[in-house]
Formats: sequence, C-alpha cells, structure tokens
Amino acid sequence: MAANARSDLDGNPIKAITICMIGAGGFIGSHLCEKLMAETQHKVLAVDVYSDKIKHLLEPETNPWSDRIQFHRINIKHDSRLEGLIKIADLTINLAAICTPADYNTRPLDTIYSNFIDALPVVKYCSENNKRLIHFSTCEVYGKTIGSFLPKDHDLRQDPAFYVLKEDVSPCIFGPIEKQRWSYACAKQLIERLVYAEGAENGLEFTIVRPFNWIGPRMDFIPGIDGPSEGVPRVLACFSNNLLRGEPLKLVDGGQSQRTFVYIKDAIEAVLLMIENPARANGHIFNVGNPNNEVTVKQLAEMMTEVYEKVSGEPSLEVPTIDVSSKEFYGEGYDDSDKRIPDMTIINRQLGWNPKTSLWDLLESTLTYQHRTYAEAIKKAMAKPVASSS
Ligand SMILES: NC(=O)c1ccc[n+]([C@@H]2O[C@H](COP(=O)([O-])OP(=O)(O)OC[C@H]3O[C@@H](n4cnc5c(N)ncnc54)[C@H](O)[C@@H]3O)[C@@H](O)[C@H]2O)c1
Ligand SMILES: O=c1ccn([C@@H]2O[C@H](COP(=O)(O)OP(=O)(O)O[C@H]3OC[C@@H](O)[C@H](O)[C@H]3O)[C@@H](O)[C@H]2O)c(=O)[nH]1
Repeated sequence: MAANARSDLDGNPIKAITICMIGAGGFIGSHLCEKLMAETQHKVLAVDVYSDKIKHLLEPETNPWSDRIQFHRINIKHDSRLEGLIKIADLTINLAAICTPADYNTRPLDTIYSNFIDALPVVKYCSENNKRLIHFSTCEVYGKTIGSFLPKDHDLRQDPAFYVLKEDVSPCIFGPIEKQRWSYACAKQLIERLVYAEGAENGLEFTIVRPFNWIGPRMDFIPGIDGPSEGVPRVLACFSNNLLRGEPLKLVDGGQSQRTFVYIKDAIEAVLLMIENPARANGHIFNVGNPNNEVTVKQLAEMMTEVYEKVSGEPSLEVPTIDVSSKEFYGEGYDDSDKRIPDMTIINRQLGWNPKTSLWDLLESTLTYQHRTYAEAIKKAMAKPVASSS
C-alpha cells in the first residue's frame, strides 16, 4: 500500500503506531482522526464523552480503516480505564478541555479543573509508563502583548518585539485575578510547566502545541440546533449562527481585538508532522498559526458577511453588525487578548511547516459547509412557534 511507503522528514520509513487520543470527539480531534485514517496506517484509540463529530469514521463498519479506530466513551475525570489505554498506546495526544471563552469567567472552577487537574493523571501515566505525550495548550498562555501597555500612539507599538509571540522569549501576561477570563490561560500555563518539568526531571518525551485560532467545519456548535440555545460558542460559530439566522453579528466592545486565523486542515498537517517526527518534535513547544491571516474581529465579521452572501446567495443586512459590551455578552470578569501573531521560527526550523490557506479561502470553504449543514434546520427551527402549548 502507498501509505506504508511514507517517510519522515529525515527520509526514514514511518512505522505504524497506536495513538491514545483524548478529546478525539471534538473539533480538532475529529479532523486529526480523519487525517490519520485517510492518509496513514496508525491506529487510534479515540477517547471522549461524545462521538457525534467522528461518527462518520466509526460507522459504517465497511470503512477501510474500521480495524484502526476504536471509540472509548470515557470521562477522564473518573475512569480507571484511562491508564490501561495509555499503556497500550505508543503515543498519547491530549486535547480534552473546556476551551470556550464564555465559560472562563462564568464557570472558572470547571475551567481550571478541566485544563489542569483533569490533565494531571494523563501526564503522570505517560511519565510513569515512558510514553510520549503531545499536549494541547493554547496561544492564550501569552495573554496580552507587551505593546498593549504602551500609550495608543507610541512608536514602539509598531515594533514586532512588542507584539510577535515567541515560544522561548515572550512573557505570559494575564490580567488581575478578578478578571476570571484568565482562569483558562493560567491553568494551561501551569500544565505546560508541569509537562516541561516532567521532561526535565523524569525524562518525559513531550511536545506542547499552542494553537492560534484554528477554525473550520465542525467547530463548536450552532446554538439551538446542535447545542444549547443559550450557549455561546467561539467566534466562528457565533458569527455563523448570526448569518444563518439573518441577524446582525455582535461585535464585543466594538470588535477591535486582533486575531490570526489558520485553517484547520493546514494546522492538522503540522500535528501529523509532530506525530511522525518525534526526534524533531520532542522537548519543543510549537506555535501553530497563520501570521498572514491577521484581522480585527470587526474585519472578520465584515469578511464573513461578504463570503456568506456569496455562498448562500442571500443578500446581507443593511446594518450587518452591532456593538455589544463584553459585560453584556460574556458577563462580569471578561477580559481579552489584544493581538496574537505567532512567531514561526521554531516550527519552521524543526518541521519545515508553513500554513497555506488565506482567510478568504478558508472562510469560503467553512461557510459553504455551515450553510449546507445548518441552513435547513435553522429555517425549520425559526418557523416553529416559540412557545406552543398544543
Ligand atoms: N480550536 C482552537 O483554535 C484551539 C485554540 C487553542 C487551544 N486549543 C486547545 O486544543 C484542544 C482541543 O480544542 P478543540 O477546539 O478541538 O475543542 P473541543 O471542545 O471541540 O474538543 C475538546 C474535546 O474534549 C472532550 N472532553 C472534554 N473534557 C473531557 C473529559 N473529562 N473526558 C473526556 N473527554 C473530554 C470534549 O467532549 C470535546 O470533544 C483543547 O485543549 C483546547 O484548549 C484549541
Ligand atoms: O459573537 C462574538 C464572539 C466573539 N467575539 C470576539 O471575538 C474574539 C475571538 O473570540 P473566540 O471566541 O474565538 O475566542 P478567543 O480567540 O478570545 O479565545 C480562544 O483562543 C484560543 C483557544 O485557547 C480557545 O479556543 C479560546 O480561548 C474575541 O475578541 C471575542 O470577544 C465577538 O466579537 N463576537
């Protein structure tokens, strides 16, 4: 088979391995499972509490890879089967987390437990059993940029040293404790430090991934369709939901924060390189993002509106966006990262990876998916009387 003939970056043939993937049923996990099934011979022990986003890979049994993927419905908070799965795997990838900002200030305890306490046994089992670990952290560990503390018109704000985020140089700058937004970033930072310390003191083979706003199909949920009506997903799903319902997109505090967005399929290429090149990936922390796709949230809203008009054929609203305060949208304790540009030196040097897809192209394919998947269901839901007693 062609897949058997694949080689790593140093020209060595790639040996098929078994991967214990925790959080495999989520957005990133579903794309990673898809890639591993379609393009490699690796086996996946997929651990999650949900399987909806990977059910197309699990059934029908006639999939050519049906003997290479197994789903284990396990809540890692309390399930003794986890250690057994880590023991039989060669590599563990931990994706499990609460990672939607609306939860950070409203459910800070769940956020801290999920991102720190629940990850502890995973790190411990890997370390004790000499198993390699790829742990998913976040770009939020950088918090705010140094430049954000300078006066608005200060020249140094234009100097990349004051805003580009480098794994081995940049500090991690969070807001005060009462701004509970940072509960997630702080928990992720502490688990990074723990993984790093296990590497330094006990020889754990690890790689830490810091995703910078990966977006694409299957991200989060559309409120009232495949998630709670009152739920607040990440910005891609919030804006998709607004567009599908023909309502204005809500710009939190005017949408002035900046983000760089990377297409999920580009980012998954980077993860596959880490999986298959342990000698180049072990001991490293990698930014994975697309520095060329920077926009303000307001610009993102405008671009999504334009793309959605094109892919759905439906005209956009005369007033396509409205401003809302962060207190109104997220509640007390919200705060924000001002700007996120990943430095790509380390991932480039170690893995030769570069993102390819422009923001326009990735929005076009993603919004085509959103329209195809949800437009009918939204129409039906909106046609229903709100509180029918019969
Ligand atoms: N998508 C991004 O741009 C992004 C950015 C930064 C960091 N990350 C990190 O990447 C990882 C995956 O993110 P995602 O976007 O796929 O999120 P996601 O919410 O879609 O996936 C997380 C998955 O983990 C599962 N999970 C959570 N707690 C669990 C538990 N106790 N037991 C079993 N399964 C559990 C969830 O059910 C979910 O399917 C997270 O650690 C997140 O912090 C993602
Ligand atoms: O409807 C909305 C939703 C969000 N926003 C804004 O859009 C920006 C991006 O919001 P997202 O929900 O995508 O989340 P953030 O980029 O702030 O954080 C994310 O970063 C990386 C990961 O660790 C997590 O997935 C998440 O914390 C924020 O400034 C937010 O305030 C809106 O203006 N309107």
